Amino acid sequence: MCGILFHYSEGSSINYDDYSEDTLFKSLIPIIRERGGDYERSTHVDDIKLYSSVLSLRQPLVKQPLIDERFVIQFNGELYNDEISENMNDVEFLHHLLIKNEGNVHKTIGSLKGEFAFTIYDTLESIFYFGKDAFGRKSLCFSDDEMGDVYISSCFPTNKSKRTKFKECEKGIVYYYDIVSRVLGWDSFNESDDLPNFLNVLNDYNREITYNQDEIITELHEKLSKAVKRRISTIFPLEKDKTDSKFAVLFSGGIDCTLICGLCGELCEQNTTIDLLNVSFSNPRANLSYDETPDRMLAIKNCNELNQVYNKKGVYFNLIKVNVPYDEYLKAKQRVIDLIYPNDTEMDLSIAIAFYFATSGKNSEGKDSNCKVLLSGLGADEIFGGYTRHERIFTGISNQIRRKLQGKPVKDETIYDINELQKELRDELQVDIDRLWERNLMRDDKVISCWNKEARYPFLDEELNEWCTSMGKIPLTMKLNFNEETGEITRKLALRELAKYMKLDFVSQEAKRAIQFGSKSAKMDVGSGKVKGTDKL
Ligand SMILES: Nc1ncnc2c1ncn2[C@@H]1O[C@H](COP(=O)(O)OP(=O)(O)OP(=O)(O)O)[C@@H](O)[C@H]1O
Ligand SMILES: NC(=O)CC[C@H](N)C(=O)O
Repeated sequence: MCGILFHYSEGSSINYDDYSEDTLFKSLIPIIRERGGDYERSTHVDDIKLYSSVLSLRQPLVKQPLIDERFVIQFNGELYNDEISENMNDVEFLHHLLIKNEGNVHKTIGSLKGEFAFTIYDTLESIFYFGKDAFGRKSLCFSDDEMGDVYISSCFPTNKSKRTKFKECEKGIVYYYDIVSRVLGWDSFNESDDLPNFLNVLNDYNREITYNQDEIITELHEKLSKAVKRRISTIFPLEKDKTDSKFAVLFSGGIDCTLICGLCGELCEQNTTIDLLNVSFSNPRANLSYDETPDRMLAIKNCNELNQVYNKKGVYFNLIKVNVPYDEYLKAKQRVIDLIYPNDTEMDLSIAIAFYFATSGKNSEGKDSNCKVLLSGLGADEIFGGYTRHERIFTGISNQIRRKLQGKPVKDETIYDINELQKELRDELQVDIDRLWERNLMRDDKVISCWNKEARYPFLDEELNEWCTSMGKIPLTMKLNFNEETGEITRKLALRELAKYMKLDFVSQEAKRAIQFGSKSAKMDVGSGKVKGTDKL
């Protein structure tokens, strides 16, 4: 992961050497530094002060900020455009594209595929641009005091009075600041012809249509496999790993991350080892050993299962148990609270602290994982309908049908309209996709990146999502399936069928448990029994 820090202050070039005045900029440097590790640089161009830290994952190392006679670029993320060859750095690619497009930033950003945040200063036009990708997978925030003073940063300041002036950049928006007219503006991905449309979940429910499920699953396999391949074939860290593994998977043992592991198993060459990072907390209120938490038990079981299937091919899964004692949790708590701001609920903390420790890869038996790239199964529930609240849309009608079939009296006399319920499901999935950036991604990015590591999300691949969501190739009924004859409800049907197709039947029926409950990071403190997830920290 890389770190971005940018400060425009009108007239500051007259005195640009005087950093002592800019305490806010200086206070952010250590936080941004943690996101890099391979290179860092402070500099200034005109009235702009810049600091970049680079975690170099694509060789050759491109030093940031990248400065030519016209543009100044800061980039955090990974690009997967097919035109990027193996020996080309993706920041270099972005730079070439910008020149090819004669400085048209919208067109350039609109044609990028991948997960990223950026700042681009066009010295010729005196405009600087900033923003993040269509899903909002990276964190980036800004403050603008309307007095010709703009900060842009990967992380919020820790100073409480300063940080309230910052806000997170929204997903899929290109922000721009025109230095001459002093106007801050923005263009959304949905409104500009040069920027791609963001995902629109189709309401394709139609009783009359029968789908060829086998064909859909074969194609889903192909698309998800490509999404994984893009993310594991582009790992060329500057500093080679000290372990045997080139990358790791954040592993709960649940269906989403196990499918990703299975696809890695299919794609990787002989003699590949993949670290599976699993976190488990010693929760004083739960009284369980590390190996007894639900996620740990599932991880042990399904890591063994994966090895049974893929060892024959020479691919080995190496479970890294990250055990978190209560005192370690207490020591890290304030740091995590500071990092995740403006996310500030008990639930945010319990999820973020689990990702924080999982990413560390620290293992009490000395088998630490140092992999720089971590794959995550996040996004599958939002895209494929995996939450209880998705299921709840159909529980009324499901109970009616089940009771009728069992010959029991039906107390609920509501007349349900199945078309309306499907519409509700569509709307709920749309909301989930639209708010993933602010609920999860911007928070998790900050606690993962602070270890000089980078998370990649195969389920959020653009091509996969365009196919299964905007083009509606996975019908709603194969996301959350409601069987009108039996009343049975199946969440993420397409993924369960994919697991069977890949001969990973052991995971096809696995129930979902959110990370904070599976790893026991929720309600850690004595006396916190009544605390609600939505309570403010
Ligand atoms: N205990 C854990 N240790 C390490 N990583 C985890 C753990 N729990 C979840 N993750 C990672 O976070 C991702 C999202 O977790 P979340 O709880 O939202 O989803 P999930 O439905 O439980 O996913 P899955 O089916 O993969 O378990 C998982 O796919 C996995 O990559
Ligand atoms: N970690 C990053 O954001 C890296 C930027 C770029 N992909 C590189 O590898 O150089």
